Amino acid sequence: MTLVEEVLNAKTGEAIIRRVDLVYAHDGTMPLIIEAFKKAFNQVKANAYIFFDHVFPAPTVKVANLQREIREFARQHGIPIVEGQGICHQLVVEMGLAENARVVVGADSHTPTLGALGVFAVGMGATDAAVALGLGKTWLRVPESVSVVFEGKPSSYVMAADAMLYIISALKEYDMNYKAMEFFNVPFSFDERLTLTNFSVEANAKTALIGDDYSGDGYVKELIVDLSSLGPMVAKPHHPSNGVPVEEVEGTKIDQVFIGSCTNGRFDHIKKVAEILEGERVSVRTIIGPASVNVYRKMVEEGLVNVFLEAGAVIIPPGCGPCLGRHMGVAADNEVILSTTNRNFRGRMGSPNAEIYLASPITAAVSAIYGEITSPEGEL
Ligand SMILES: CC(C)[C@H](C(=O)O)[C@@H](O)C(=O)O
Ligand code: SF4
Repeated sequence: MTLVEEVLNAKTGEAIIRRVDLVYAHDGTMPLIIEAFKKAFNQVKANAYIFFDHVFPAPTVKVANLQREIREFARQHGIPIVEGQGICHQLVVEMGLAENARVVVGADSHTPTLGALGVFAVGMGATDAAVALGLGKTWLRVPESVSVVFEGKPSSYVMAADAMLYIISALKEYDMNYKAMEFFNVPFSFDERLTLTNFSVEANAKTALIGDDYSGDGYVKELIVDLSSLGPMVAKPHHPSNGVPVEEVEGTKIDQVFIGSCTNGRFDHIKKVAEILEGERVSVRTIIGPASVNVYRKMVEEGLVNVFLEAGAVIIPPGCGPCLGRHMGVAADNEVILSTTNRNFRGRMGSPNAEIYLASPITAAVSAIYGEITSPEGEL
């Protein structure tokens, strides 16, 4: 039995209707949900939360007006809004909103992040999210599952992001559409487990889960990943599946480094970065984006803020930051960006003429010091 079958209590391929334990959306997707919702419903039946994280605080009048409309809708329907406290996927975890949940619908593609908690979490578009809000239920076809089984211990400079950049490139030719990714024998910390499930979306996974015991029964594919032989990975422009060993792109000059996002903006990630930047200076624009206020608070408490200020990095308020290319670090024409986010599509972080490379927080931090993509091997 796959983990998905266990959580949903149904067989692969079955069409089911399930109660949704939580529906959440953010400032980026809520306006369209409101439009869809109003066409069919007048009452919210789901346990719902809204987060302002994507473009917050509002940088333009247009965005400010949209946020005002969302506030009005939320007030009318008694939906709590969490503004500027961090990225939705991180806050759902920290606030315990998915505790004991089985099915969560998020109006954001990276909702499967919550799979690290054992929840069947799926991202849905505005119409499906509106239906989940109005009915408190959703329908699903139970997806097939692909297993990823880890072996060996990763070296100190290999992070969950490296494992995922490898896995996504290994599955490049494989059709993951509407399939779940299930991880076993995971040697990473809690913060890093969320990186795995988060990044699974870039392999086109429907959702992701992490399990303890691997039976191997019922999977359509099995991928074995030997972490002891894995080195740091970098995804070249313009797709996360363009992962190569860092050596292949070493020496590429960069203009900006961004360390943060729902992929790699948690405390474990930021702490690793601070360990590298302590007593050093960055030689390119370096932006640090904590995933939540809690992460930020811990950075203050443990003296990391000081490390970053001394190193010449810029700390931005908790949220998506430049990940989406809307504010706080937009890429200029022909710039090269090294980012710990999950997407490097053309134009993703600003100019369509910019080039985005993806890497782990450790690789990004070391590269920020040298101003070019640098392998962390031997630097730690
Ligand atoms: C803006 C939002 C719809 C989008 C998503 O769903 O993933 C964003 O969070 C992203 O990472 O591209
Ligand atoms: S941090 Fe980036 S990937 Fe994550 S929800 Fe925000 S925009 Fe999407």
